[in-house]
Amino acid sequence: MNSQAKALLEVSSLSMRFGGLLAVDGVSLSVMDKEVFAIIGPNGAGKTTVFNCISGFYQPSSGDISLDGTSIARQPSHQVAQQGLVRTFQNIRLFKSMTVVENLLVAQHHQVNTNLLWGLLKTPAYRKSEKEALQRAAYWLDQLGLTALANREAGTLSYGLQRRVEIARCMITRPRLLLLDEPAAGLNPHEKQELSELIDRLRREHGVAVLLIEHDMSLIMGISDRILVMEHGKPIVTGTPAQVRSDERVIKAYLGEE
Ligand SMILES: Nc1ncnc2c1ncn2[C@@H]1O[C@H](COP(=O)(O)OP(=O)(O)OP(=O)(O)O)[C@@H](O)[C@H]1O
Repeated sequence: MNSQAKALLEVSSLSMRFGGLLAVDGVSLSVMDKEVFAIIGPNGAGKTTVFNCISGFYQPSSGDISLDGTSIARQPSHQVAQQGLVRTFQNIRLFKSMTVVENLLVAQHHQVNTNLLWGLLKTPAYRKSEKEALQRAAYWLDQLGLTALANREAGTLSYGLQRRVEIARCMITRPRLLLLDEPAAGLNPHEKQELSELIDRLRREHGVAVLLIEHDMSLIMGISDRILVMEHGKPIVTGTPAQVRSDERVIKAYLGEE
């Protein structure tokens, strides 16, 4: 890792308090272009709270978060998303009664020209933007191996496939940084293997950086460039999988529990 390179995401001294509970206490991390960066730690360590702060769902109590040099710490989630930082959720949030392709079309609504009058008049400009949205949806369905399922209701798909649709829905907005909240939860070993390959391909072929929270150690150790270990809201160590695996504090606090 080139220490001179500029970080895509820079989180400095982030803290988040809920009443008397300091859920996140002085977390700093940086994610470089095309890096796969994982946050691990026991239940309640504060990982999801860090994610919620970064993606604009919580306003941090203190600290700063910047994306490509611009502070996003106090921006709402839709603004953060427009700047290229999008996320999935621990509990999948698809429109379950819409089809797979409709879920991908809805995701583009802020990028597609949806001027009401244009829509009513079905002007050539409106039709062109609609056609382009459909082409982009077809492209991402193909990239994620979902083409055959385009017209299936999202809620009828297996857990693993719904997670894939969620990732497609993120990628269609062309993010620079993709946040995945426990993407392997509920997946079988074969699906986990496919997920690892997918994350690697997204970064190599589509140039996206990935920040993820995950409990599956073999997946994390296999795909991450760097890992931050948290405990009780505090950062314990940041390092490569090999460094983290051999760190005494980590073994004691986390891996020792396994
Ligand atoms: N909105 C909230 N209001 C009050 N307390 C909260 C809120 N969100 C999280 N917490 C508390 O903050 C602490 C950290 O929770 P968080 O969900 O960030 O942990 P986590 O590391 O993601 O855990 P898990 O691995 O179980 O998802 C916990 O004690 C949790 O109860």
